[in-house]
Amino acid sequence: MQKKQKGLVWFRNDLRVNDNESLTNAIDENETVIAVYCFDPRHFEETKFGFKKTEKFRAKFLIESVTTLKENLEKLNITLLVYHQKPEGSIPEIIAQNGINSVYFQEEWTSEEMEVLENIKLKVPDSVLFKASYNQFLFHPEDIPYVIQLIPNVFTKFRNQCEKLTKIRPEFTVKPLFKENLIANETIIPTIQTMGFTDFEMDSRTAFPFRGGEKEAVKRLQNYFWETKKLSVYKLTRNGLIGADFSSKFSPWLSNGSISAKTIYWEIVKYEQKVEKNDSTYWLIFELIWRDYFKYISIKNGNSIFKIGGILEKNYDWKTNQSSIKNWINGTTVEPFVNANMIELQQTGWMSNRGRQNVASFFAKNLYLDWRIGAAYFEAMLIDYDVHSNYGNWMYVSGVGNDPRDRKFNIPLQAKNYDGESNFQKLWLQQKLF
Ligand SMILES: Cc1cc2nc3c(=O)[nH]c(=O)nc-3n(C[C@H](O)[C@H](O)[C@H](O)COP(=O)(O)OP(=O)(O)OC[C@H]3O[C@@H](n4cnc5c(N)ncnc54)[C@H](O)[C@@H]3O)c2cc1C
Repeated sequence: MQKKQKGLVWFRNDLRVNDNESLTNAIDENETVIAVYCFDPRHFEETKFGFKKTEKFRAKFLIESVTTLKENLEKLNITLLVYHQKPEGSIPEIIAQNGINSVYFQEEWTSEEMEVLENIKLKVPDSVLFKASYNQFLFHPEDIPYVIQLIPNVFTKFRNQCEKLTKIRPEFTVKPLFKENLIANETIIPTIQTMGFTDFEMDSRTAFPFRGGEKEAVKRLQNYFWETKKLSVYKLTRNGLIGADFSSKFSPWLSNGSISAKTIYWEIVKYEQKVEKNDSTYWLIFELIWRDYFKYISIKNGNSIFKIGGILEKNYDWKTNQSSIKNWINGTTVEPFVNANMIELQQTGWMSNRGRQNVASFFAKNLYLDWRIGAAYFEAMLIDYDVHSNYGNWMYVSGVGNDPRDRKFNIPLQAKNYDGESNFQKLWLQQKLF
């Protein structure tokens, strides 16, 4: 008789049960399945630029996301073990104690994530199989019409070819295991305090008044598409600055994988069949392709996305003036529109896309500050931080990435066009300037 196979699903940035290839494969291929998530202490340490890798906003969102994941897995009769420890510390032990044959996880290609995986492999017997899947893309890497090294440096070329030639795969479904699959679990999910932060109430002015987790992501999808039909006007409102509904706000859930880009895509298709298909419904797909594109740029260019010269290896004279950096962070520059956006980020962990483009352009192209410092600050603060989108966009705006036109934003003009009545600036600067 064939030996009983035991699988371990190692969750990282794919914190969901629906449309999760790793989880589906683990259930299909094994008799018993356990799951694990590690709050890696390195993700909360300070980096060389003096900011924590993760600040309180994303830490809280992550705790909420893992809490929901645990509940959802329990409904499938799968136990989620949660550690506040390096994966290299806990995973080899789980493998040894439970006689795990295969480990299932989302493929990551950035150097720190690859190093962690290699460290785990060094500590377990060669017989343990490591099975990675690309859970994070809209266009699966095996389906795009390019070998990675030939991915174009211009987005439009990439998008046109993929739209023409690549079919989006269906979602993965998941079925529960039998009750006895659950195991004793004494691990606990850390609290915001045990992660080293002081608990906080979210600022009521936030444009992102949502919680983490798959359930909340699905609720938002239902609300934005079906209940309010905001999807129908997305292209007209997406450059807004105030409130929850000018854009989808999917990014924090997409970033930690509480929802997949494919799930959103197939729901748009359903919406187009049942409600209407217009420029706005298409434009949300267009933006999801941007998200994919920066992932492909990161696979293609490796660690260059973190280097000062970016993927273009430009040799600009970047400055590191501390008082200019502080003024930018604290919203005390000469530009009220930049200041309002920076205060919003500091108070809430959120900033609109329009805001991000402006403050990043101001940082790199008006103040000539080393763009990696701005990117590292965003990395700490953003609820929706995603390594590929963050560094890809920062390079783009700073003239060392994928913008063929190397634009500089005219901040006062942007403020006039997008905040004509100064409502956004009033909201965040309050009595300071008005
Ligand atoms: C300097 C800078 C840094 C950024 N850092 C991040 C980051 O760390 N994480 C992140 O998710 N996005 C980042 N973005 C992209 C973009 O600002 C956010 O994805 C968007 O504001 C999220 O809001 P939303 O979900 O309502 O977007 P919507 O307008 O509703 O768009 C839907 C989805 O499309 C994707 N998307 C939209 N615009 C972009 C874009 N420019 N690049 C990549 N994907 C996009 C996102 O997944 C988003 O959730 C950055 C942009 C800039 C200019």
